Amino acid sequence: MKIALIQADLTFGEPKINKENIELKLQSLDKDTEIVVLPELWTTAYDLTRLDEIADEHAKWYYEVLQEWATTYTITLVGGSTVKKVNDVYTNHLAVASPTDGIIHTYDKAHLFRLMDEHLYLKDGHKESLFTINQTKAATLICYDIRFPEWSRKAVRNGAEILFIVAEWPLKRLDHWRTLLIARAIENQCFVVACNRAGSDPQNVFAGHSLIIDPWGTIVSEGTEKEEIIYGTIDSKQVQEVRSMIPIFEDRREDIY
Ligand SMILES: O=C(O)CCC(=O)C(=O)O
Repeated sequence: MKIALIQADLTFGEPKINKENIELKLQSLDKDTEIVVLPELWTTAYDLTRLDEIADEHAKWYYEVLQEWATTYTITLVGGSTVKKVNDVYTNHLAVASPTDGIIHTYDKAHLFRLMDEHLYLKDGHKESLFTINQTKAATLICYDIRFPEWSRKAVRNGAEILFIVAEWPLKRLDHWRTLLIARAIENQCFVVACNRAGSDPQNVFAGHSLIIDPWGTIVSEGTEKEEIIYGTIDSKQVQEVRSMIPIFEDRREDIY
């Protein structure tokens, strides 16, 4: 599976400008790209104080844009996230669009990040996030979710072999970002495919450094801090190879945890 991570710089509170920017990147994709991942809140960025004006009613616009892109560019799109509004309740909402089957998966961020005030504006999600992509089981996580190893372990115990992560992770904690992602790959013996944003907003400079990591914990591809597209190719057979080399799922001690 050839994957592209669109590590976009985002314009604060401007969904239409962000759409145009991402569209330009999609037009320049390598033609054999199968899966594309976008950053967290690529629509509005972290402009949470203006949600009554800029949030997306039932995520209607976001779904339309993702479906149009998935069909036009013949890609499965792990569509970053947007703020979805339903009856004055807002969620950090992710969707995956397929080139043939429309929206095939949705997920609401489970762990809201209080350092960026998410808990004041958004409602947390409760549902697990499993779906199937190119015959492989996968799960989606949003940014702060990666600090909770129980959450990714649960998805992996339920079959996920790829963890897709979308993020707006600040530069000042870049070392946490890299270490946590590599740890999630090693401890779960799964692929980690993580797309962060580049650039800055009024509060933060963001880290970029989007990553594709294999089930051994080896980095397949890594971005710089700048806006760019990062490519990597993965083969889900590697999950079973690593799991047979070190059988941690056989050696777990459910009886003492
Ligand atoms: O956990 C962190 O350090 C960053 C999390 C974050 O930026 C987010 O969840 O949006």
